[in-house]
Amino acid sequence: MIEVLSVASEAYPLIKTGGLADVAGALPAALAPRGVTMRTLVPGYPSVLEKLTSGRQVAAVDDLWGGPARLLAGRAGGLDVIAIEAAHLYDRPGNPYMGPDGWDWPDNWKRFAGLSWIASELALGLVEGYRPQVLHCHDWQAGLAPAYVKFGPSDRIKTVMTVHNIAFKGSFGPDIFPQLRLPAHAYGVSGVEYYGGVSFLKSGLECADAVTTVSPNYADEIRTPAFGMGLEGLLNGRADSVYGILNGIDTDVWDPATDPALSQNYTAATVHQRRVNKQALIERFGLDGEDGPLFCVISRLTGQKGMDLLIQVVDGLVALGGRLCVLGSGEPHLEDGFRHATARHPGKVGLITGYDEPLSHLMQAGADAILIPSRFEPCGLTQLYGLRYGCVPVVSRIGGLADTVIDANPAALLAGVATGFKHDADNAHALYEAIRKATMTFADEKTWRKIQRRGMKSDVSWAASAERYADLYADLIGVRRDDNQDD
Ligand SMILES: Nc1ncnc2c1ncn2[C@@H]1O[C@H](COP(=O)(O)OP(=O)(O)O[C@H]2O[C@H](CO)[C@@H](O)[C@H](O)[C@H]2O)[C@@H](O)[C@H]1O
Repeated sequence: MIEVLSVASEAYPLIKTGGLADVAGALPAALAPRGVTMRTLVPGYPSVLEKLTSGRQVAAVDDLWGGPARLLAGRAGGLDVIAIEAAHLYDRPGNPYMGPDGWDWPDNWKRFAGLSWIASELALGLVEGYRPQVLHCHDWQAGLAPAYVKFGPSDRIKTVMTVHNIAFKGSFGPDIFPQLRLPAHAYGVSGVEYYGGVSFLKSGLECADAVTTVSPNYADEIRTPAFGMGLEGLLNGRADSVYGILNGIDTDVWDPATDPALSQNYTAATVHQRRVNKQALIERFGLDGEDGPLFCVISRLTGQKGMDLLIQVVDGLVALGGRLCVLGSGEPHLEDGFRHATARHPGKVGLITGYDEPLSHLMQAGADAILIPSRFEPCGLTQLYGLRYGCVPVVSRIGGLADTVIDANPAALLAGVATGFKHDADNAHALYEAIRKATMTFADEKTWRKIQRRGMKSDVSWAASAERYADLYADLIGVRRDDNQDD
């Protein structure tokens, strides 16, 4: 077996604010049948420690950036977890990254330097009898781990850095560098320095043995100035070590046949029964029960997700006979934009702000289509949930959205392969046209059902991508997987 330590600031079902948690939470089970044992290192936030009731102490550290820490290991939420219990860093309520005032915690650099440093110490044998062969680091919060390995006493362990969102670079001033426990020469182009400060993500991208991102298309896009957000030069420089591995979804958690959050379970053969869920959704959002399509949004309400574009075309969507239900929270002006839309269109547009996991399942099971007009999207998971639930995705043609949805153009309809609708990104008119096309197609029930069923039958599981991760780990440590699986 290949022993991998996954390092992430969130992992479903222990703690989740977005797609990173879904991926970190699903990978271990997807990899287990493929010769990979994956443990997950997470900060001991209150919600993590609550679930890790069986955790036993496996190591302790006297000073983790200002206080003591204990490592607790055990099983929680189906995961083999190591949690860092360090009250001074992680014992804070609510969102893991920001305080109740909506601002990032000022000591985030310490909190996630701590996570990354513990990962590298685990690689060096902090816990007796445990020696992972690969550190798999997710996003900027784990980005310093490859730097600690590269500049540390032993670079024996191999490191993988996965980008789920290149927009969050974990950038801090140069003043933190002396406190990072790194040697002076780590402050440079081939280390943690980035435009006169420290960037955790850049550190990971620079120092890891391999870089992955979560779709093949996005792996190409981030090597261009339009999507690389200043890191395209670095990524081009190491193009041979950059891989795009498409996300899958946990098809047990997301299964319309068994999902406990639904009013009515169904399969591709009984897709007409979704109407019970649609009715439940209409009641929940206080909408009118008319005939047209019900569109939904389940998202952080941000510019990345193109929510300003959607706000521009809401009136048009309603004029076409559609209704819209929105679940999410984010930038205040975008929340306001949707609030105004609900006031202009009572019974046609509904908004629930906040985070509600069961409601997000019901929406995928009851809405006719999901709108994802992102400006950039490394992979996107909600279109994959949409496919699995017969909630037809209407997506911008970028990143992983382009890789996972087949547009219902005439050729695709004729060939019987269409699974959704695609439009140009960053273009409100193109979004409106896609909504119009979806609305017209919805009126043709036979064609719509075919698109739904085809989506429900498409493979959105981890099967293919888990193979690719397992191959990558094996390549890095120089073993053949066939040999290794016999171990
Ligand atoms: N208000 C709410 N209530 C309940 N659930 C909500 C919610 N808002 C969002 N969600 C859920 O959070 C997840 C968001 O997934 P996305 O793929 O949109 O990822 P996100 O942009 O967070 O992550 C980044 O990482 C992921 C994983 O790699 C990439 O797919 C993505 O492109 C990248 O931007 C989904 O499970 C969705 O259902």
